[in-house]
Amino acid sequence: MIRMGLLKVLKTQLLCHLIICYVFLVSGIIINLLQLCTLPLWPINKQLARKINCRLGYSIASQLVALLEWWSGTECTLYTDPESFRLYGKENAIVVLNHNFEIDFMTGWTFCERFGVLGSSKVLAKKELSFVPVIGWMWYFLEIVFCKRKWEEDRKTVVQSLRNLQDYPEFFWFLLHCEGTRFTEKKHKISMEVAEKKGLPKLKYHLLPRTKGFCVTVQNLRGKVTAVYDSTLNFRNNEMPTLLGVLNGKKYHADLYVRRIPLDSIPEDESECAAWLHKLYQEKDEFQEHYRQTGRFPGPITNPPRRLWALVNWLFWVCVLVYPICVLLLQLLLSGSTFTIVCTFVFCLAVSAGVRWMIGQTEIDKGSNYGVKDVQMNNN
Ligand SMILES: CC/C=C\C/C=C\C/C=C\C/C=C\C/C=C\C/C=C\CCC(=O)SCCNC(=O)CCNC(=O)[C@H](O)C(C)(C)COP(=O)(O)OP(=O)(O)OC[C@H]1O[C@@H](n2cnc3c(N)ncnc32)[C@H](O)[C@@H]1OP(=O)(O)O
Ligand SMILES: CCCCCCCCCCCCCCCC(=O)OC[C@@H](O)COP(=O)(O)O
Repeated sequence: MIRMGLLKVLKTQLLCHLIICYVFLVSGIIINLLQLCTLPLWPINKQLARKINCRLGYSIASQLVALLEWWSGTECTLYTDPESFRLYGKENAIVVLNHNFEIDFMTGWTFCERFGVLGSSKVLAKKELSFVPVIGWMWYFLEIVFCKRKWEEDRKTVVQSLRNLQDYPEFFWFLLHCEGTRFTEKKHKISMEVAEKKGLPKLKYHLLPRTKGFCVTVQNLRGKVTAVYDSTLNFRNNEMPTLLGVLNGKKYHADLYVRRIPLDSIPEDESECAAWLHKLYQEKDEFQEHYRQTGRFPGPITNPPRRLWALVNWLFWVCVLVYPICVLLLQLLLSGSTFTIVCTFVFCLAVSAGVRWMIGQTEIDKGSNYGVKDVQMNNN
């Protein structure tokens, strides 16, 4: 009991956070450099380069998974039918997920890890994320599809990036947040005005989905991908999880409802495909309503257990990187040079500010104006 309490206090200590962030940053930059070293391999053996990059990517992403699973002890529960369960991780799929939470990317990654597709997982991500050190840089080598959320500019690049995945050598899940931005009350209100203008039913828990990305993904991954995983995420007891909460060791409870829909059943025609997606979001809204009323999603629970790999990878980097920094800091302190000590202190502060900026990228309050601006522009 006392030991548990001590551990809880330890997890809130700044020193622990500094160590975790230092390990993430330094290991991430080492891995980014290793990824850079694979560049000459691409023209010679592209498939081998891709496989190596999947493993290297895993070594970065799994640190955030370990933070969620092992440090914060967050429980991830999966609601799905057992027949579909058997296929997860054994086929390529498009994942359609609601976008309400600051850590939904970590939760998504956790499910990827449990089904063995973490290193190869893909997403249609906003271009701004490609500039985030470590994760954004890692994504270049994992052939993540970036968009500016301006269709005229995106059309060509998104189609080309999707086509490149046709011969991808590993099973992958391609994540689409069709709402295009995270849910806020303001964005929801504006988005429902758009729905009204379009004569579409209103949604209570989702923004109106943007259909272009989904339709183009289905079109260009046909033949490669066998199913769409319609996924609806929620957290128990109205928890609003944050990355800082996870870093402080706070335990959350994620519930994910997944329906496997064969890709063949999705219409090929673009406007029919768009209508199909709108219908899907109306169903997702009903699932959220069910969750609100009953505290659970429909269907059976089939929980994949957490695996040791993420923890092992994390401990490996802790062992490799913590000792040298301790020695270095000690030498600096013993050097007696005020200038060196002040410089080191300023450098550490700058790095901490950098990490805080990275964490800020996950915060909804600091989110984009997408979904607010364009309607105002349309109205002008
Ligand atoms: C078993 C377990 C299963 C699952 C486990 C779960 C998950 C794990 C899977 C994988 C994990 C992988 C990675 C996870 C890691 C990290 C992920 C992190 C985050 C990245 C996510 C993002 O960056 S989200 C933002 C970027 N992505 C997107 O935006 C995708 C969705 N968007 C689109 O598809 C868009 O169509 C577009 C981007 C391609 C183009 O956008 P654009 O705005 O230019 O054009 P659109 O034509 O789409 O929009 C105009 C139409 O929209 C109407 N409109 C206008 N205003 C609004 C409004 N406010 N709301 C709604 N609609 C609006 C407008 O009228 C236009 O209508 P049209 O009729 O003309 O189409
Ligand atoms: C291990 C300790 C780690 C500390 C540093 C962590 C760094 C985290 C890196 C940030 C990874 C970025 C992923 C965020 C995904 C996300 O959720 O992006 C939001 C977009 O979809 C939509 O943006 P918006 O339009 O602004 O809502």
